[in-house]
Amino acid sequence: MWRRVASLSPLVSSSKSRLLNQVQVAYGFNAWQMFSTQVLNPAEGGVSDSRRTPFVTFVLGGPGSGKGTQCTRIVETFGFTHLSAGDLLRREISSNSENGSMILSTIKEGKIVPSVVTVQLIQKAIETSDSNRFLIDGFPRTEENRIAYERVIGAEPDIVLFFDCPEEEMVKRVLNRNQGRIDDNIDTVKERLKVFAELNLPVIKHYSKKGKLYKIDGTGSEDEIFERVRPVFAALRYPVLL
Ligand SMILES: Nc1ncnc2c1ncn2[C@@H]1O[C@H](COP(=O)(O)OP(=O)(O)O)[C@@H](O)[C@H]1O
Ligand SMILES: Nc1ccn([C@@H]2O[C@H](COP(=O)(O)OP(=O)(O)O)[C@@H](O)[C@H]2O)c(=O)n1
Ligand SMILES: [Mg+2]
Repeated sequence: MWRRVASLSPLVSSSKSRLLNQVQVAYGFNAWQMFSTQVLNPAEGGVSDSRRTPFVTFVLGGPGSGKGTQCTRIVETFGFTHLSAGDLLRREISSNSENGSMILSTIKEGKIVPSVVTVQLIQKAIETSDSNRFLIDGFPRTEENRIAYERVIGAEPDIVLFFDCPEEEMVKRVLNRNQGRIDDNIDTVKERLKVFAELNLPVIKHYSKKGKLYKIDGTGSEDEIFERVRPVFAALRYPVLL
């Protein structure tokens, strides 16, 4: 399995990531176990059990359902690291990477970027972070995304949040977002809603069946919604940052 990881990660460039891949290939550790090895954290003089397994929350919901907004609140209150799949992809476009033009046209059409690209960006962001609790926002968007992540990372998310919001409210929010995004127009939004219903709802159902899903009413003010989110995290036991 870790040979696959290595072949999916030819562009991983930091020395820590190179070391991770070498250890993966050599010893067949999974990514989370490796966070706990002294090899990776010599400056910390070894790692306590609390770092062993990063706590991962997937944050799902249709376009404009409030994922990014609520992630910011969770970061402020509970100290998570926010990884937005959309932001990682947009960064690839701005950095003129080899996949930039493909990503741009896919986002413009409201379609889904191939998992190999998105999972690699998420993997790299996790591996180069010192954090041990992550919000992965806008991912997985499809069953293909989900399966690729679980294969590459070697773990499932701990919990999944789903912001449930009526379509007309989502459309209103997206069209008022004003961030200059090429996909915040009525035609692309219609396609994104279709893609959400066809491809993302099955992922949400999957995690519901596994008992990992927290469905949050995504209507009302940002504060009201956060008061629905807060108890989910307040009740959790997750690793404390060292
Ligand atoms: N509860 C809310 N009520 C009204 N507008 C909201 C609410 N939450 C977020 N917004 C606004 O709606 C837009 C979409 O929110 P965002 O967090 O970017 O959603 P997503 O990441 O799910 O697409 C943003 O302009 C945001 O400021
Ligand atoms: N897992 C993902 C996440 C986003 N994307 C692309 O990026 C676009 C914007 O994603 P986003 O998460 O920033 O969008 P919002 O739901 O926040 O509006 C999506 O419509 C897809 O085209 C993707 O292909 N795969
Ligand atoms: Mg967003």
